[in-house]
Amino acid sequence: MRIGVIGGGAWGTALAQVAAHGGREVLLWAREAEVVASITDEHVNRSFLGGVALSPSIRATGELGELDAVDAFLVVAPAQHVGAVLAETPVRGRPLVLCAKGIEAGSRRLVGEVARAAHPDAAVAVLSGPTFAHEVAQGLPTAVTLACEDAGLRARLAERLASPHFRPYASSDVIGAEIGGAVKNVLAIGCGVVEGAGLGQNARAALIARGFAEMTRFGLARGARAETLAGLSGLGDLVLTCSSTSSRNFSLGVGLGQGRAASALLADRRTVAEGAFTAPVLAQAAVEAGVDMPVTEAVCRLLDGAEVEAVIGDLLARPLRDEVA
Ligand SMILES: NC(=O)c1ccc[n+]([C@@H]2O[C@H](COP(=O)([O-])OP(=O)(O)OC[C@H]3O[C@@H](n4cnc5c(N)ncnc54)[C@H](O)[C@@H]3O)[C@@H](O)[C@H]2O)c1
Ligand SMILES: O=P(O)(O)OC[C@H](O)CO
Repeated sequence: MRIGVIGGGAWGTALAQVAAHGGREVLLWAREAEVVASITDEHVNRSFLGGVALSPSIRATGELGELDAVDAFLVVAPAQHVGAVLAETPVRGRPLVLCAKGIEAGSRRLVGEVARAAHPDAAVAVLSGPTFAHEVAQGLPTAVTLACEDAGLRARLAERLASPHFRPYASSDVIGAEIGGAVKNVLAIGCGVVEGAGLGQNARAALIARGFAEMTRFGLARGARAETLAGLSGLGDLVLTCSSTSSRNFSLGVGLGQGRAASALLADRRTVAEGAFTAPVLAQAAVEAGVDMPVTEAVCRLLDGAEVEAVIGDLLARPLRDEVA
C-alpha cells in the first residue's frame, strides 16, 4: 500500500517517518516550498520538526496532483483547512485516514464529516491518540487508536502503519476516536491555564477528571462508545496533552493563565493550537446536543479575554451536584 501524506507540519512529517518504516516509499505533500526543499535536499523538516533525520524514502512535493500515484492518504492538514485541501486532492475513491484533531469552525463539522462531504466514495478512517510528533519521529514507543468501520481496511491500514515502535489498536468507532481528539485540545488549554496561574496539581487533576466527564457526555450524545472515550484517543490523549508544555494547546493555556491575551499568543505562532478554534464551536455543538460542558465554556471565556480569577471562581461557585449524572 503506497501512502501519501497530506500536510508537512510536525505531525504529517512524523507520520511520513512512521509510514517509511523499513524503507517503504512515502510521498508527502507540503504547502510550503521551503519544507519541500528541506525534505528533498537534506531529509529534514527544519520548519516544523527540526532535529529529526528523516528517512530518505520520504519524497516531498508541493503538487497535490502528484498524490494521484498513492493507494491511501494520511490527511494531516489542520482541521480548519482539511476541506479546502481535500477539494484539490485527486482522491478518486481511495481511503482517507484522518489525523487532524478538531471541529471545523462555522459548519461545526467533525473532520470525518468534512471528508465524507468532499469525497463521498472514499472510505474514512481516523488515526488518533497520545502522540507528540517529535517523540514519534524519534521512534519512541507510541500506541494509537485506528478507527474504521470497514474491518478489512482497518486491518490492512494497521498492518501497513505498525512498526516495532508504533502500535495501532483497531476500532470500529470512528466518531468516538474523532471526538476524543477534538475535545482534549480544548481541555488542555484549561489545564495550561491552571499551570500558568499557579493553581496547583489538585486543580489540574480535577480539571482532567471533570473534563473527561464532559468529553464522555458529549461523545455519548453524538454516538461515540464509552470505551473509546476511555481509550488511547480519549483519556490517553487527554492525560498526555494536559501534562506537558510539549503540547501547543497546554502552552497556549499557560500563557492565558499568566495573563496574556489569546490574540497576542496566537499572533506569532506558525504552529497550530487546534483547541483555540475548536473551543467556541464545541461549546455551540454542546448546546445543540443539550450537553453541559462548563470547562469548555470556561476555556471559551478565557480565550475571549476574561480574567482567570473570575472564570475559576464562577466554575467553583456552580451549584453542587452528583459526580455521576
Ligand atoms: N504535532 C503533533 O504532535 C500532533 C500530534 C497528533 C495530531 N496532531 C494534529 O495534526 C494536525 C496538524 O498539526 P501539525 O502539528 O502537523 O501542524 P504544525 O503546527 O506543525 O504546522 C502547521 C501546519 O498547518 C499548515 N497550514 C497552515 N495554513 C494552512 C492552510 N491555509 N492550508 C493548509 N495547511 C495550512 C502548514 O502547512 C503546516 O503543515 C492538527 O490537527 C493537530 O492537532 C498534531
Ligand atoms: O501539541 P498539541 O496540543 O497539538 O498536541 C499534540 C498531540 O495532539 C498530542 O497527542
